[in-house]
Amino acid sequence: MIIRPKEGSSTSRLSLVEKASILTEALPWLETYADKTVVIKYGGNAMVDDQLKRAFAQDIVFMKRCGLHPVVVHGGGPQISTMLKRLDIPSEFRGGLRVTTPEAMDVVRMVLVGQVGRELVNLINAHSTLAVGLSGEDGGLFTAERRTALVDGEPVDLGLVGDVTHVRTEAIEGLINAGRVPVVAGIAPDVNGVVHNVNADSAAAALAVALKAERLVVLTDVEGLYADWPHSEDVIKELSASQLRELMPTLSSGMAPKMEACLRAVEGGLTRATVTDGRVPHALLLEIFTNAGLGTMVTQDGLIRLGSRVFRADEGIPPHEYANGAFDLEEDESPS
Ligand SMILES: Nc1ncnc2c1ncn2[C@@H]1O[C@H](COP(=O)(O)OP(=O)(O)O)[C@@H](O)[C@H]1O
Ligand SMILES: CC(=O)N[C@@H](CCC(=O)OP(=O)(O)O)C(=O)O
Repeated sequence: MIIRPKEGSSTSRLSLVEKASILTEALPWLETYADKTVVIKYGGNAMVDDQLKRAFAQDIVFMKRCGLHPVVVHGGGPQISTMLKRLDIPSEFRGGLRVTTPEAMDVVRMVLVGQVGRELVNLINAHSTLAVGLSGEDGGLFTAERRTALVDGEPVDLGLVGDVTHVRTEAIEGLINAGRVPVVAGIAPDVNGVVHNVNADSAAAALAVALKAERLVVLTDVEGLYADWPHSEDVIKELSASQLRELMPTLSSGMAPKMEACLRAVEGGLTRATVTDGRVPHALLLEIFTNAGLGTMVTQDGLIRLGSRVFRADEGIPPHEYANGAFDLEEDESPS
């Protein structure tokens, strides 16, 4: 029996050579990321479409089956806002962070752990039983400290909003070693056990640093960091840590915690962190396994970037990297 793709399906439109070249393009990345941990922040705004969510789950399973260790940290801001509205509980954001009363905190925990996290775990497990959901409360994963937001240069109290100050990686490492995909909700107790609402970007960065992850990829509902938002949609393709540090005070709303998280990740030892468009189907696979990158990449200071690869400026580029065909020095390849 011969099984062929249906006429008009996306795979049937590609020639055999194109299909093969897509697979071979992934080869250097498979080698680069073998046995490496990649932390993926999946934003609530990128979760609005069921088909996209299923594609995301597929990408996670694909990564796992390719020998990477994906760790998902999910948001759920819009889902929390919907539930707060339904329950008639007022809520506002200051400096990109939700002012969280004890009453709102109960809802944040219920929605992130009981709703958004469950849905992602089920979507991933529809492919194979791999995902396990947990929050910063499980296995002592996160310890938080209350934080403020800077609004017009002034610190503003946000109630039960925290920042992760300590990560116990054992629970996550145990799951990775057991072949599982941890799906983490960013809520965390302080040293007295009082649960705090932690922005998911910032939780993802803290976890990526503690796990010494290879990459942090933040999936959201815009193409990346726009240079002159909201007046234009010109994406900043690449920023060094010091360039981003300068830009930070000018950033507003949702992008402020996202870029703060990228900065924290690269200052904490990751070579790069990327904010990319979760509305593009399979954005994660494109980001990890192809040379064509989307979004905004933040790199550590002192790195050279070629195509999707980064090298320490003081060490130079290893000669075999020219030979493996992953990039061409003559061409200005778009960053990933
Ligand atoms: N400079 C900027 N570039 C792109 N988006 C920006 C910028 N400044 C603010 N934003 C806003 O940030 C939003 C993304 O943050 P957020 O809504 O918290 O997403 P998520 O749920 O993915 O965490 C965008 O939809 C956009 O409205
Ligand atoms: C303190 C704070 O703002 N917490 C966020 C937590 C969820 C989150 O970060 O969700 P997204 O990634 O979808 O924005 C909130 O309450 O909305």
